[in-house]
Amino acid sequence: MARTHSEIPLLDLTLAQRDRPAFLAQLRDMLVAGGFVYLTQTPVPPAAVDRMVASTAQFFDLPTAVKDAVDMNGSAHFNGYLRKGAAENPIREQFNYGDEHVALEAGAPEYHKIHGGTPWPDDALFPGCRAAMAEYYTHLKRLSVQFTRDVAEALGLAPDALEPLFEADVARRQLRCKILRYPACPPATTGFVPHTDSNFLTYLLQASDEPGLELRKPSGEWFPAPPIPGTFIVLVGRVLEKVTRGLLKAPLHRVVSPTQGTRYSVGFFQGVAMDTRIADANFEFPQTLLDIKRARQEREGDETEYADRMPAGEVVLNFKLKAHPLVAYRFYPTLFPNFYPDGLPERYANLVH
Ligand SMILES: O=C(O)CCC(=O)C(=O)O
Ligand SMILES: [Fe+2]
Repeated sequence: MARTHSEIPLLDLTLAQRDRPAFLAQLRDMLVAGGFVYLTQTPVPPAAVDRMVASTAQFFDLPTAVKDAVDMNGSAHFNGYLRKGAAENPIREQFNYGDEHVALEAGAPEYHKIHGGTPWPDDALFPGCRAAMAEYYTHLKRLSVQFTRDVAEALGLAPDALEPLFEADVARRQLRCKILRYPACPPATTGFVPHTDSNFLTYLLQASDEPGLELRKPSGEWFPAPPIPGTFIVLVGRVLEKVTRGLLKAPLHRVVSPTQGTRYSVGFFQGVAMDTRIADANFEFPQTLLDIKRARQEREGDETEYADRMPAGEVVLNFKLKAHPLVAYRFYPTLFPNFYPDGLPERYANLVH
């Protein structure tokens, strides 16, 4: 039986060239309505996606000792592996990676340290996988650059209007890829708690057939966002919500653990430049959009919290230091006491001397 997706906002990216006004109208309506779209027919080659999917599974199939050797708690940049059962990650396993090369300038603020390399397992242990993951990252980076222009136009701005929010040098942008594995669990086990993403836009590839991702409608009802082959789900994050002063809303989402097979997912997180202060960004949206926004705020109340006067990198760092006490202890000793005035939480005590 053919599957139908009548509730799901599917957006064909090839329409962007074929009928730009129709494409922009659809994009605007989908983003305003739910804060997310399923992109189909993207320029990311299906073979590159297939290699990414296969490499994700191969990474998690590596022996535990190999994965633990690239522990995120050994990285100042919050890259590497988080095992299942870690306090930060009770149910799922995770591996974060990003760009390799960006050196820290002398005298840079502490939060610039979030951007940096990734500890990788030896290539020989999962041949070709690191290259496939880097290839995927490059494609997603390109997609994010073009899609940001599309979003700007859909919001009635010039295509390059949002560019000043980002590092001009694409190689220095705040991008991160996160691969995830959720094991089968008893029914109704939470795989990942309800949250909004804190970044600008997230591009999710559901890398297996297992369902589990759910989004919340403005009415409060949860609905499934199933994997649809050949698509990426793009989610509005809190930064974009704040940039649009609440015209777009970051959707709450969660993951219900699979009950049968293993679920894999790959998130590509696009952030703004570390030094950007969102409060300084002022865009002139068309009156039609401002009217939609006013009506929505009367209905749904105010925007999600975001510290818009702080540099975006500092917001990210604070958030990550709260989530990763050991990284805070090891790599951010001057900031550590602000977050942990009583020292490291008990459960980490045996890990440090
Ligand atoms: O597993 C997924 O598909 C989504 C994960 C997620 O929302 C996140 O890590 O922010
Ligand atoms: Fe998320």
